[in-house]
Parts: sequence; C-alpha cells; structure tokens
Amino acid sequence: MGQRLSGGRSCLDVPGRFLPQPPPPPPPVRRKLALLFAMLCIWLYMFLYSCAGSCTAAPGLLLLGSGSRATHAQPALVTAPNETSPRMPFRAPPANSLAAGKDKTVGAGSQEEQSPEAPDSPSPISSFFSGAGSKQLPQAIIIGVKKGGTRALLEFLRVHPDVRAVGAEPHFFDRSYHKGLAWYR
Ligand SMILES: Nc1ncnc2c1ncn2[C@@H]1O[C@H](COP(=O)(O)OS(=O)(=O)O)[C@@H](OP(=O)(O)O)[C@H]1O
Repeated sequence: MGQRLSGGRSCLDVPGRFLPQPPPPPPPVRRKLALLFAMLCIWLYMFLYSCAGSCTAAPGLLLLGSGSRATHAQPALVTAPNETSPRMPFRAPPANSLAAGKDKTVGAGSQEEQSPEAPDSPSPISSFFSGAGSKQLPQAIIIGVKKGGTRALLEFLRVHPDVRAVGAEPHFFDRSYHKGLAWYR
C-alpha cells in the first residue's frame, strides 16, 4: 500500500523544495533575549504599578525620598533619645503600643475633636504623613502589652500596599496624651 501511494503522483504532489518552508526556529540566544525582554517588561509593569499605588497614596513618602518602605528608616531616627532632627524630635519609648495609620483617611479627622492645645513638637504621624492635607488620625491602632508581639503585627500589616504605618510607636495615649490630637495627627 505504501508503494502504491508513493508510486502514483497526483496533481497535488509537489516537490518539497517548491513548498514554502516554515521559518527556521530562532536560535537559542534570540529566544533567551526575548524571554529576558518579556521578564523585564513584566517587572517594569509591576514596579510602576506598585510605585504608582504607594506614591499617590502617601505623598509624604516622596519627600522622604523612598517608597512605601520608608518607614523602616524611621525607627533609627527616633530611637536616639536626644535626637534633634526637625522631622522626628520626639523621644522614642520602649515599645508596648503601636499606632498604625492607613492612608486615605478622609473621614477620620471629623470623628474626633481637635485639641485646642498647640503642638510643641511635630507628632510622629504628622512627620510620617508630611504631604499637604495628610494630617489625619489613624484608622487603626494597635494596642498591646510589652512583648505581646505588637511589633510583629505592625510589620505584617506594613507589608500591605494600602497600609501606611508609622515607623515608631508614638505612645500617644499613655505618654503624650496631654499634647493633644494636634500633636497626634
Ligand atoms: N507570632 C509570634 N509568635 C510568638 N512570639 C512572637 C510572635 N511575634 C513576635 N513574637 C515575640 O514577641 C516578642 C516581641 O513582642 P513586642 O513586639 O510586643 O515587643 S516590644 O514590647 O514591642 O519590644 C519577641 O519575643 P522575644 O524574642 O522574647 O523578645 C518576639 O519573638
């Protein structure tokens, strides 16, 4: 049967050299370059996407010169007791309570009264949200005992791109309450 098929030539039987040849497979180097380019595009897209989200949400972070992880540098600033930095001049206490501020706290400011007392120093939250119109009260507050794992909870929450957390524990309710909400913002 094979002989019959091969022996008889039909009108569709065209020699292989006249048929259009499929394009040769790309060499491995070109394939690798294409893969690299695709990965670069994906990486760039993800980077720009995450940067756009964090930068538009917290303009203050831009002033700090970094992205959403700028808060990690703040504990170093605040742990020095006599730090005279104009940004974070308050004393950093040992941790036992944390306040986590979320961005886009549009209605937060109207929920609590603002203290008539003028702030004697920039509050940690104000320093963190240094953008115009961003002096807002936090939407969430972490309260915990010493060694209760509050720092770990804060760091876990901070990973979320929509969460803006203070870098240091402000200790507003137990140590700086007398300074008023104007300091706290
Ligand atoms: N998920 C989980 N499970 C068990 N233990 C945990 C967890 N997260 C934090 N930790 C431990 O909590 C201790 C730190 O707590 P704090 O962040 O509250 O410390 S601090 O008071 O603010 O300094 C600290 O304990 P020590 O290492 O003994 O200091 C952490 O190891």
